Amino acid sequence: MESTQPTATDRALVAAGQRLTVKVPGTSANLGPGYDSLGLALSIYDTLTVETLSTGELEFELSGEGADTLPRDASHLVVRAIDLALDRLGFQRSGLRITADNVNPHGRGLGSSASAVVAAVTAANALVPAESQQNRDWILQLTSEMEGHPDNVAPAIFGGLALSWQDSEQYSSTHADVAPTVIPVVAVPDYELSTETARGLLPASVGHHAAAMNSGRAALLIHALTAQPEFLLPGTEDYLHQSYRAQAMRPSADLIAALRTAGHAAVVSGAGPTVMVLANGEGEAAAVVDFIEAFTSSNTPDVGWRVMTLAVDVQGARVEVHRR
Ligand SMILES: Nc1ncnc2c1ncn2[C@@H]1O[C@H](COP(=O)(O)OP(=O)(O)OP(=O)(O)O)[C@@H](O)[C@H]1O
Ligand SMILES: N[C@@H](CCO)C(=O)O
Repeated sequence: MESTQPTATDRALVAAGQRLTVKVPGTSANLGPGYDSLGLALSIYDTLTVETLSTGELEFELSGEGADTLPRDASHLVVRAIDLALDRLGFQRSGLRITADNVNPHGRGLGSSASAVVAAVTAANALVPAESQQNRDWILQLTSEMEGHPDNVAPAIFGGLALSWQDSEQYSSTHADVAPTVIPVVAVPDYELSTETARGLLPASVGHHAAAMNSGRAALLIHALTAQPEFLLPGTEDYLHQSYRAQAMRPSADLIAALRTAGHAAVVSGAGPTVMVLANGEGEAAAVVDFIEAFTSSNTPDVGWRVMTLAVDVQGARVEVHRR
């Protein structure tokens, strides 16, 4: 049977001499009970500039997070994602100059890998002729396939609070407006935990009671985030993942327990180990920062923490095309 797939030689070359920049927000997934489905875009941004070269070379200018550790060849996550996206679009590249300035810390639960693939696929889509470009739902599909779940990539693409779901291999997402008083405060520890390791700690199944409790809290959380933030503390209670992963991030788990006992809606951000508090108003956000500083200096003296009061990003990934 003849294949209808384009072969490498059928694919058109992406035009050389183009340059564009994608700015992409970091994200916090799960938000407590929204495991693999809820995610929030945060005002912490990575910037990726891609220039197409006529020679086949790959050039890298990396700064910020990962500059000392990331590969500078075709195995770089951004190049792999660009190549896959171009392949799906029926194109191939020649050379690329990649300039990445990464602010989002890696392996901490703020969706750095999702931001990287969203920036890369968004860039690839913008490099092909307008008639071949796809919409953001296509970007959601491809980047969810790459990540294995949609909860980080969806808010990175669309901004705001993303509610995502999966039907077989098809990923979908919609988004909701977060109440303006909600302020995310994050405490980023100086130790890493890979998503792969954290997923390996989860049980293959949970009981009916835990599933029922979790679905009630996930429903409450949407109402708390969008309309009644006074319910954020009960709404962020999780029964599916945080307790199983606590052993791999004990300082973060202890901080979350102390914050929740004090009445603050603290959760593990993504697969951890960053702690995020969804504060209701500037007064609570300031109190949370003071609480974290006091608690960590007394209880986790061996761990360095970076505490940031952020905002919800409502725009998602944006592209700037540099005209010549
Ligand atoms: N901007 C980037 N460019 C290239 N590779 C990246 C980039 N950001 C992350 N990565 C790769 O992804 C890894 C981190 O992915 P991982 O899924 O473990 O954590 P995370 O995405 O930061 O957190 P989480 O998924 O829990 O929110 C890094 O160690 C690095 O290999
Ligand atoms: N839902 C994912 C988010 C991190 O990528 C997890 O908790 O494993």
